[in-house]
Amino acid sequence: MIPLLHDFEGETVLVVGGGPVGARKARRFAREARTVVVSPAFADRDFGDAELVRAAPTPDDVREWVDRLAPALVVAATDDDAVNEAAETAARDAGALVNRADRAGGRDAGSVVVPATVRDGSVVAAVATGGAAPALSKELRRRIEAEVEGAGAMADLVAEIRAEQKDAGVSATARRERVRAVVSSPEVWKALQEGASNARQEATRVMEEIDD
Ligand SMILES: C[C@@]1(CC(=O)O)c2cc3[nH]c(cc4nc(cc5[nH]c(cc(n2)[C@H]1CCC(=O)O)[C@@](C)(CC(=O)O)[C@@H]5CCC(=O)O)C(CC(=O)O)=C4CCC(=O)O)c(CCC(=O)O)c3CC(=O)O
Ligand SMILES: NC(=O)C1=CN([C@@H]2O[C@H](COP(=O)(O)OP(=O)(O)OC[C@H]3O[C@@H](n4cnc5c(N)ncnc54)[C@H](O)[C@@H]3O)[C@@H](O)[C@H]2O)C=CC1
Repeated sequence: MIPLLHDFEGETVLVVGGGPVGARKARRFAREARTVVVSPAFADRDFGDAELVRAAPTPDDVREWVDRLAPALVVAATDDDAVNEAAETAARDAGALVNRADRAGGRDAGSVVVPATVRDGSVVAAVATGGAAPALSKELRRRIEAEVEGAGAMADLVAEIRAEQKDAGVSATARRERVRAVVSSPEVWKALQEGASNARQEATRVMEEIDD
């Protein structure tokens, strides 16, 4: 399986099933999409900004929810196999993506997996195991957390530098070298912890150094 990134801004995500798994997925998608959770009961968990709708759809009703909400993604997260199956079929018929929380392997196009994710600003790292060991994804996510911390500020700094360099007509080769030097500089990483203007100064110094 190959990870791709999907922009859910302005889209709707339908989560069927409000247990701990439905809550975790809802929290994730509600960061970006309008997220609706349909379930007869809701676990005592954080559902983020998701809208909770109390209903116990039969397999046939699930199709009506999909047709009504026109989601970009349907998450099947109930403990009822027939309902999860109906959610998958309705999603496919509607041309939506589907995430089967109750299945490991055997996925066709359009059936997507939710990886363990670490974020910092615009930076995102995702871990998956092909469904073999989700708990390992979670463990590795915890380890990667420290590595990604502060990377959002680095991304912002580099975005600024790239734009400036392009505007100044710096060649692609020189830009690549400078940007590589900045992202790999321990001094710039350290300065970022102290503040953006320190980091900017340090980045300029690092870029001048390679030009010498
Ligand atoms: C295929 C996939 C489909 C999907 O959900 O997209 C899937 C499927 C299943 N998970 C199951 C169990 C567990 N899942 C977790 C945790 C996470 N599961 C997540 C993703 C995925 N889970 C996708 C594959 C990702 C990959 O390739 O690694 C994470 C990464 C992301 C997220 O869900 O947000 C999130 C960690 C988030 C984080 O903390 O960062 C834990 C650990 C725990 O709870 O502590 C357990 C218990 C331990 C165990 O059973 O291994 C079961 C068996 C259910 C049963 O036995 O009834 C199935 C179904 C099956 O295997 O058949
Ligand atoms: N992907 C993952 O990370 C994991 C997946 N699972 C799988 O996901 C399923 C859900 O896990 P949990 O949340 O722990 O289960 P759970 O049994 O605690 O929650 C199931 C939820 O579905 C709701 N539900 C039941 N019938 C429904 C219907 N007709 N329509 C809408 N909602 C309905 C229930 O009210 C409950 O809120 C499990 O059955 C298991 O197969 C389990 C653990 C982790």
